[in-house]
Amino acid sequence: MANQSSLPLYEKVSLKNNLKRALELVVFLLLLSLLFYRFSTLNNNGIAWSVAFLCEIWFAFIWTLTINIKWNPVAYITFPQHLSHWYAELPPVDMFVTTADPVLEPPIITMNTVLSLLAVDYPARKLACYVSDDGCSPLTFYSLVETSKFAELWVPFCKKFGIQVRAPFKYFVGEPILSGDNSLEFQKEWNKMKDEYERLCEKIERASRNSMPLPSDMTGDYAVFSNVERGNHPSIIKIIWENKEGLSDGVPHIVYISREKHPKHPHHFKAGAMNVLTRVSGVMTNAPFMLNVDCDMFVNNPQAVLHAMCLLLGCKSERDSAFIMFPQKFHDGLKDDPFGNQLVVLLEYVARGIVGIQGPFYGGTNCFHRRKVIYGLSADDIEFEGKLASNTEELPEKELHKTFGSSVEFTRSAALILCRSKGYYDFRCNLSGSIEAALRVADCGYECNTNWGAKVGWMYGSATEDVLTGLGIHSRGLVSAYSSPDPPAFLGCTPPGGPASLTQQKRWATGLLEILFSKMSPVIMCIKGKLQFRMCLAYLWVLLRSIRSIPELCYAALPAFCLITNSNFLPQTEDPALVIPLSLFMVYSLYTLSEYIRLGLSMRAWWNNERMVRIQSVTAWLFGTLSVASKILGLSDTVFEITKKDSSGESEDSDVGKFTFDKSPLFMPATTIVLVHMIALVIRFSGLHPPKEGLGGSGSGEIICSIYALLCFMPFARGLFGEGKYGLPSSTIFKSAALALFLVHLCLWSSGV
Ligand SMILES: O=c1ccn([C@@H]2O[C@H](COP(=O)(O)OP(=O)(O)O[C@H]3O[C@H](CO)[C@@H](O)[C@H](O)[C@H]3O)[C@@H](O)[C@H]2O)c(=O)[nH]1
Ligand SMILES: [Mn+2]
Repeated sequence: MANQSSLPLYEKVSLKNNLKRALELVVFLLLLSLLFYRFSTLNNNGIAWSVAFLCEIWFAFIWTLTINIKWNPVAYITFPQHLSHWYAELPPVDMFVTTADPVLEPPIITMNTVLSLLAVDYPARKLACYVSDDGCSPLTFYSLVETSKFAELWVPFCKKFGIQVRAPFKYFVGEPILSGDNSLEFQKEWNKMKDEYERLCEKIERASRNSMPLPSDMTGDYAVFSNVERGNHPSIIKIIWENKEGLSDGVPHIVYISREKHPKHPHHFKAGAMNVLTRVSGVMTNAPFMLNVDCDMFVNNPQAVLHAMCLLLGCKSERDSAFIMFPQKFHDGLKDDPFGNQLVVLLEYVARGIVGIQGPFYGGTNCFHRRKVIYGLSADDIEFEGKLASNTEELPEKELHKTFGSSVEFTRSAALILCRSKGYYDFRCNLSGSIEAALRVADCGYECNTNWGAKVGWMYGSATEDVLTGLGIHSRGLVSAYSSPDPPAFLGCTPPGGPASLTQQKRWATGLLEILFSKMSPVIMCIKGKLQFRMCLAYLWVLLRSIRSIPELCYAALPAFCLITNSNFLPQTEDPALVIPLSLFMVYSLYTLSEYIRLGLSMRAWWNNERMVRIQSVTAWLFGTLSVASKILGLSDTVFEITKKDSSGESEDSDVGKFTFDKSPLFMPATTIVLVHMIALVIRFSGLHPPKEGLGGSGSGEIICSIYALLCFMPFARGLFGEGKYGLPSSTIFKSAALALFLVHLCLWSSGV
């Protein structure tokens, strides 16, 4: 026993790789030489040369930030098997699921997430599951009620047979596998469970088809849902299941929450929902740790909570594990990542690099938070914790109300969290006593004149509330930790390709840029707050991602401009300096390709991702930049558009992976680029371009770059000729063509033809 407790719960290992670092430096040196060369020849060259110079300054700056991020990647290895000694003292965890729309987020997906949470390997009496429904949908409520009944069978089944995947939809895709001697009994129960699960699916499906779930007269528990409008209704909180006896192997508490909404009150999208979850759980169970997942992120590794505990309990100081992030991985990714949305390489090299600085960013889901950190605790407070704890009951009440709002029950619960250090825990088997208090803290007016959204809880003011909230925590001098066990702890749906994926990217672009211009900008936080300098650079790398769309767009247009005006932005073929951009391109491509190969990914996946970065830049990220600009000018406000989740499972469609389009203006810039390049190549090869004057004319370098650009934007070139949703709408084509002709004309005019 004594030995047991001395076994480490985790280990932090460096993943640095010298070859990789060397390549990064080579790219950097090549960029510098290119800049130097451009600068020294600026006077002998035309406008294209200067534009290229400006863009390359930006790229070199971003590359410096990239090197900073990737310099010392780190992994945390966790040992849940060493926790057995702690078993009796494991702290409680409140688990949150957010859903917002029963159509875009089919309830069966959310219910699978809930089931996977209820069945984790952790004492059930220490867990409570809260589902926030921003759609205020009786269908979601109904689904949750039915799910809780199924959970009574599912949870014991999973625990008894040590089932690996505890989201039934995923589990029942496979055949029953069990090693052991009770296989006959297992087979029987497996069949029964499968039938029960199918029945649950049927019920939910039937209810969603009827649009009005049972009971049809909306009485009883459903009465509160009659005549509710999604954006205008009082709070609804229902205790769906209570673990009354406090059983360790039973089903944890389940609570349904639909916070009050009023058209006059801003509801702050997901951040607002998270704050209500925090308060409601605060008055109900008040666990010191909170796990939050998006509705489509199921627990894929039943030991997920234990892995998190290794870091939360194992770190010497609470300061070093303010929150624990698990990576966002996906279960339904297409082969070779045609839409570049699986983020595998990003997670492996960029995320792990950031882990080595001040800990991972908060990614909005798959994260365990320390409740006291969410309540605004800083690194200093933790150092002084001893002092704080000694005068537990003496936190000034007035101060508490100003910070946390006027609920006595809530401020009391918050004081407990802020003052008690490790080991505090109080199991509540009866939640109904706290319903009144819970309803109050879910009111939309509750946060008026408090610190919620500004200093406490999830931060308001960005469509990527996650990054902003994490930034706030890092700015208080705290460090976060990362766990990436095998099998992955959580899995979710990848966004579908085409329009939906761009909408999501646009939201991210918008949200991230909003942070850059907010009061919490990392630059300010680095100077005034406790954000580490290298962490500030890491945040800048992400937050500047949207602005990069502008140099990207210019760079993509340059070869076409040069072909049309017969000028050059690359050194001439006979100029030895051509070797600089050439080797830069080669080394950079080899470097990025090697990242894919090392992870066992294909060359195709590499190409798809490289191409998608170009496409996303001039579509989603460009529009994100524009929408922030218009917000700053006061023309519009930004919103959180929910991503559609697909419940159909792996699609058999042979066209998956093919681009789809709609009438969205998002598709215009890329279509225009394709058209401009096509026209430019025609002009060049038919000799319609102006004769070259004094300065060098366009050469094979520009031609190759133009063809390369067309290859990157090939999905759009195909879209010009595609049918139905696989084709660009004719209105988009017309508008883009008009714009392209105008631009070509402008180029010719500028060169005096
Ligand atoms: O008003 C809202 C809007 C959204 N959500 C929930 O927020 C989650 C994320 O929404 P989704 O449409 O899936 O967005 P994604 O782009 O997939 O989410 C990523 O990016 C978000 C920030 O932009 C983070 O909050 C997420 O955790 C992260 O997974 C879902 O559970 C929604 O139900 C709400 O609860 N209320
Ligand atoms: Mn999502």
